[in-house]
Amino acid sequence: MTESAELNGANAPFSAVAVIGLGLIGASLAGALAAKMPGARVFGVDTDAATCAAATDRGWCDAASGPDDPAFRAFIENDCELVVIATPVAAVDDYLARLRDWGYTGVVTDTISTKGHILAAAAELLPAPARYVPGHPMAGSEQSGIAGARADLFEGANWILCPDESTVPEDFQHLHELVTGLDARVVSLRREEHDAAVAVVSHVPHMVASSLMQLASAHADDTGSIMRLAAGGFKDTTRIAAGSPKLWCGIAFDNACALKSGLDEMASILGSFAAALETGDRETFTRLLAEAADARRALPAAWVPSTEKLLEVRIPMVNRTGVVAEVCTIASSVGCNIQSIDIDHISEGNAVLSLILTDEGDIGQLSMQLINAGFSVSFSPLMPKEYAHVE
Ligand SMILES: NC(=O)c1ccc[n+]([C@@H]2O[C@H](COP(=O)([O-])OP(=O)(O)OC[C@H]3O[C@@H](n4cnc5c(N)ncnc54)[C@H](O)[C@@H]3O)[C@@H](O)[C@H]2O)c1
Ligand SMILES: O=C(O)C(=O)C[C@]1(C(=O)O)C=C[C@H](O)C=C1
Repeated sequence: MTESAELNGANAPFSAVAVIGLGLIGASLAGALAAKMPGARVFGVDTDAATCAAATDRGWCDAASGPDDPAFRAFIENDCELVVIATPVAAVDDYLARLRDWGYTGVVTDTISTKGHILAAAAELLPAPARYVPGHPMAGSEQSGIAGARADLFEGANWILCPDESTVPEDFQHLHELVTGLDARVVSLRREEHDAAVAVVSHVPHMVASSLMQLASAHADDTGSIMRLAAGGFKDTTRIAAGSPKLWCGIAFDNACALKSGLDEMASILGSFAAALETGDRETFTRLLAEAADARRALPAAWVPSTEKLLEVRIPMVNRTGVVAEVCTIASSVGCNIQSIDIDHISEGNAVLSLILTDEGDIGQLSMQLINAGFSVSFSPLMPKEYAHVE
């Protein structure tokens, strides 16, 4: 099946999905599932009744209710194959405890921007903690609630998944199919590295955008005339400052340590500009600007799926746990994009992991790192047509 083809009920990776929290991210996910995997039944949960009504009116959820509605419990107990927690971090414990009380042992993932709290809570509360695979779509906006949600929000976005050695390979495979089926790409990351990484590319930038607005506001007179001078540069660098203060306070405090050290580093970088100005050091000043300009120009543009040159990698999984997590994390670290994952169960206790890679990343590094990690690996080119017939 081709990547953009609709996944109907028969071949959607999960046939019944509970999306908890129908705000910007949860409702966008429900909308994307309705559009691209129409056979998957989606039950939405939100504390706001109007939001639940909007989600069903739009056809994004088959049903939606508050958390105490018996229909939610019945869905979890009888039907649900995947729970996605898309609430602010503060609501996590309540839902994990419900899943424990209702004996839910299916797959769980989340969209939460930080992993500090949820990792500990999932390990403590879930009846089947190995089936929790942390997730984080690196897409969003400054808007909040279902009003800002869009069914195409995740197209072309990177979606972090953090498997570990206890992750069931098939669970990861199904989540990978779900994410790629929404036209996003999976980036695997070690869960303990998640919060430090997103502090640098998401949380510090948010605080910098807020600081720029603080600076401009401090210089605005009652008529706000300075704000009328703000052009593209100011608007580009401050868009996210309009995000929900409550949501971002929750994010910041769940990632306080990494955020604090990122802000300290940021202050020191600003200090370098100030020091160079003070001492008349044009050389240093220009070097700082030039390094930043080079890095900005090298930032990857929006990802467009490529199926021109595909490569199959086959890795025997015999007597080894955590293969999927290890292999996918290595692939992500060298920029390789895994288009699809298959697990060939050759005989009992004997399986081969088959990955289809697009033509991105450093295949030489991938090969070397996999071999260094003790895997025996074989690579073979695959024609797109051939792949289109692999189901
Ligand atoms: N905003 C972004 O750009 C972005 C991007 C990626 C991930 N995230 C993460 O995804 C999660 C959701 O963010 P969002 O932007 O959709 O927030 P949001 O404020 O738009 O939506 C949150 C939704 O959760 C509901 N909610 C709050 N408490 C609840 C509870 N106890 N039970 C059920 N529903 C509850 C709210 O009514 C609202 O509809 C957050 O953890 C956030 O960190 C956000
Ligand atoms: O507003 C956007 O464009 C976003 O991508 C939102 C954004 C980000 O800025 O990093 C915000 C929080 C996340 O957890 C992920 C994405």
